[in-house]
Amino acid sequence: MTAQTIDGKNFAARIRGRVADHVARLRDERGVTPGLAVVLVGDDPASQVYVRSKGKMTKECGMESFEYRLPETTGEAELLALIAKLNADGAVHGILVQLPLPAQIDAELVINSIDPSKDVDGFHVSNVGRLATGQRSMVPCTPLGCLLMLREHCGSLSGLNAVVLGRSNIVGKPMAQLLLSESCTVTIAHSRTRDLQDVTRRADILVAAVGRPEMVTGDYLKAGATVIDVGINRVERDGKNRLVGDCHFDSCASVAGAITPVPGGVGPMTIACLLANTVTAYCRAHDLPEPEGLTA
Ligand SMILES: Nc1nc2c(c(=O)[nH]1)N[C@@H](CN(C=O)c1ccc(C(=O)N[C@@H](CCC(=O)O)C(=O)O)cc1)CN2
Ligand SMILES: [Mg+2]
Repeated sequence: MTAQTIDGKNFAARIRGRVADHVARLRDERGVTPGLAVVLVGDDPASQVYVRSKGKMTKECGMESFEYRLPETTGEAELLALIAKLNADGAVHGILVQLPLPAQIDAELVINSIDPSKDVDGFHVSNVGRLATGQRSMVPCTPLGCLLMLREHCGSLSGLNAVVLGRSNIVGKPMAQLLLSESCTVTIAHSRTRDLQDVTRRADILVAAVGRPEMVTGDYLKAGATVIDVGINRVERDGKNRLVGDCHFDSCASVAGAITPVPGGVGPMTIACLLANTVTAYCRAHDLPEPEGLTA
């Protein structure tokens, strides 16, 4: 079998198109424009690329982009003061603090200081609790992107066996909650899971988010499984820097029914879903109908 490649780049472009349509309607019918504030502390090179890309795509979708770049030495109090200002700003409907933060800053404290209704990352403890209890919440962008791809590819997910490999707060745990709310039978596996291949081989859907380059090979898969590779690992191969996922693409593609590539799979969906969440946050704040097909 050779798996179908799920094209995240193309899918993300379509999501951004739907966001742009919704933003245009808000402008034409109501004369309003949603705004997204992105805060970057320090000079992590990858974070700089992601933040630049977020700003560019926000504007391309017709929304207002507010960018705050603070030095590596920024103190917690200064960052909290900025968040308080953005929470109170009526032109800002989404707030995102790019992670990771420098070591002197307590990331949990900062995230929990964001107004939950503007928390477009869905990392605030109130949104985490709401997701876990099936209440309307802001949903973290990467798992939301995975869910939208799975819905498009598989149709109904009800009754499928889903294995989430990885238990991070940003991907693994919310992904498991989302799959559970689609009525999947969900297993969370991780680095301590025994007989891991026996577990993953039962999966109709495997979401790999462990951060270990090419750990998942074809031997881990049931024939025909749908594989979502969340890993973004920078490795050196033959003297060149390359980006690889948590799945070994070629061996997985020879067993799976469908698989997302790295790059060009889940990654682009993360930013597309951030833009979708910003429009959703605007609509909820103003009691307007939410954009269709862009939420969990
Ligand atoms: N506050 C947040 N911080 C971080 C998040 C997040 O969702 N919220 N996620 C990641 C970084 N991230 C967005 O912030 C992100 C990562 C990767 C991509 C992406 O498009 N990747 C490309 C490859 C890009 C490359 O060559 O480096 C791909 O996979 O095709 C977008 C966004 C951590 N921090
Ligand atoms: Mg820290």
